[in-house]
This record gives sequence, C-alpha cells and structure tokens, in this order.
Amino acid sequence: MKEQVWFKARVISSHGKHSFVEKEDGTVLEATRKGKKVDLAVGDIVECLQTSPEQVSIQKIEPRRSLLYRSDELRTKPLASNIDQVAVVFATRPSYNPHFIWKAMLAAETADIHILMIRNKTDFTADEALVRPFIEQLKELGAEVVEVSATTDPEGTVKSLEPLFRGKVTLLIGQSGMGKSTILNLLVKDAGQRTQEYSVALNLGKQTTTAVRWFNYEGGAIVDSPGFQEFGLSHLTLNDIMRGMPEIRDRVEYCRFTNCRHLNEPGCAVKTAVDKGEIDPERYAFYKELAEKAIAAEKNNY
Ligand SMILES: Nc1nc2c(ncn2[C@@H]2O[C@H](COP(=O)(O)OP(=O)(O)OP(=O)(O)O)[C@@H](O)[C@H]2O)c(=O)[nH]1
Ligand SMILES: [Zn+2]
Repeated sequence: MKEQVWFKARVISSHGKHSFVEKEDGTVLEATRKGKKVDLAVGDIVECLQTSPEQVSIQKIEPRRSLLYRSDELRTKPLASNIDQVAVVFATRPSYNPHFIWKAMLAAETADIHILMIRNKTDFTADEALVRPFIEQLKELGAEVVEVSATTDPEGTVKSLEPLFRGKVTLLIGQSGMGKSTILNLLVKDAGQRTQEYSVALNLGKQTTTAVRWFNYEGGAIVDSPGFQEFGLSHLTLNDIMRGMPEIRDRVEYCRFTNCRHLNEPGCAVKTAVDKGEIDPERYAFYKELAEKAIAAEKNNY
C-alpha cells in the first residue's frame, strides 16, 4: 500500500485549481484541491496529503482568523485570509478614487481588520491643498495614515513602513499606478523576480496579473494583490454597512425609528447631520449607494 503523508501548510498563491503551499520549513509545493469548487484563499492554513513526491492534495482548510473577499464583474470570491491589516496605497497622480479607499476601509472594518493608509508620492507638493482635507478625514474616520515618497525617498519609506509591517500579515492594495509595486519591492527585495518565476512555473502568462501572492516579511507577511479591482462588499448586510461607517454608527440611536435605514425616514439623525454639513455629502452618497444595493440584495433573497 502507498504510504500517505499528512502535513499542514500555508496557501501562498492560488489560481484556479493550482495552488502553491509552503510548509513550515519553507518548502514550496504545488497542490491541488480535488473535486471542490475554488474556495481557497491565500493565507489559508490547510491540511495536505502528500501522495507522491510531486503530488499534494489539499484536504481541509483550518478555521480562518479573518477573511476578505474580492469581486469582479461576475462574482465575489475569497481574496485573502488570516490577515491582520489592510494597507491601501494611494497618491494624487494618477488621481485616487475615494470610493475605492472607503470600500477598503469598510471591508476591513466589517472583517475586524486594522486599516493602514499609505499616502505615496508626497513629492508632488503642488497637490497638498487637494489631498490634505481627504487625509484629515481618513484620520477622523479612524484610519492610521502614513505618508511616503517611494521613489524620491526610498530609505525614509522603508524606515516609516517597516515598524508598521513587521510581525503582521498585511494585505497590500491600491489602484493601478499608485506605487504599490515600488513599495513592495522596497520591502521585499526579490518580489518582482519571484512573481516572474511563479508565472513561468504555472505558465500563467497574462493571467499572472490577477494572482494573489504571499511574501514572508520580518516575522509576518505581505500579501500582494495585483490587478485588484475592488473589495467584494456584496456579502455585507445593511447592518454591516451602518456599523462599518462611524458617522452613521454614532448617530443611529438618535433617529426617530429604531429600524431607520437613513434613506427617506422622517426624524433621521443621519439625514439631519448631512443637511447641517456635519456629514460629508460624498460619504453619505457612498452610504446610500451601498445601502440601496444591500436592500435590493436582501429582497432578492426572500
Ligand atoms: N513621483 C513619484 N513617482 C512614484 C512614486 N512611487 C512610485 N512612483 C512611480 O509611479 C509609477 C507607478 O508605480 P508602480 O509601483 O508601478 O505602481 P503600482 O501601484 O504597482 O501600479 P500597477 O503596476 O499598475 O498596479 C511608476 O512610474 C513609479 O516610478 C513616488 O513616490 N513619487
Ligand atoms: Zn436615520
């Protein structure tokens, strides 16, 4: 009879039926997940069965400490698990999308994960007036913000980021062009090359731009997500959204109705605060858009 070897490992990349797992001793193996739909997330700790020197099959996923979802036009699927913090890289050139950043905040908040904002390209000093109020607002909303200039001050960038990344598992995200790869490569010297090798090994070609990758870093890890479009928020309920936005959460108890949705209800403390200019109208519009989607989704489920 063939001898079967069991072991635990970390999923460090996952692409369709192909995944790579890393054992505690650092060995990396290609693994398959038989007969199951793609339900793995990078970061998962899995129980594997090694049936031959080349064959590893993932049998079981250990309970996750945290889980984030991604979505594209078609569906929502696991993005990364066992994450301690989400770090969002943004800059003024090309311009950032506030909704992208707020969605990341909301996703992190509802998954109980710390959020770190990395404002990059501070060398564009002419954009200060534009970006300062946005940064102040992020801080008011409870985000930690660090400001760097990855290309003009690489040493300072590493010095600022290293203490915030060390010992933690950080999911690094950002819209295209914000400087995420530049920052990743400053922190993980061979990240670019390893991504190349991975793509060749799997013969992924262009698809490699969507593959999520795990890089061990200073007692923790950095999880990179190239080609990342948006956090999947379609699994969030209206309640999750309200609880995930501080300016809504803090006013709910003052609304006339306990089940107020803060849309058209009379005596709504949230709407009043918007009218008085105490809540940013952009933030309210963001809430409204998500709330209406969540309500429609909840209706469809009945
Ligand atoms: N002026 C300035 N340019 C920067 C800075 N950081 C990165 N860049 C430049 O911005 C461009 C985009 O940087 P990348 O690191 O490739 O950006 P990315 O976020 O990984 O973008 P994608 O690869 O599209 O996901 C490059 O030309 C970088 O050299 C910075 O601090 N200041
Ligand atoms: Zn209300």
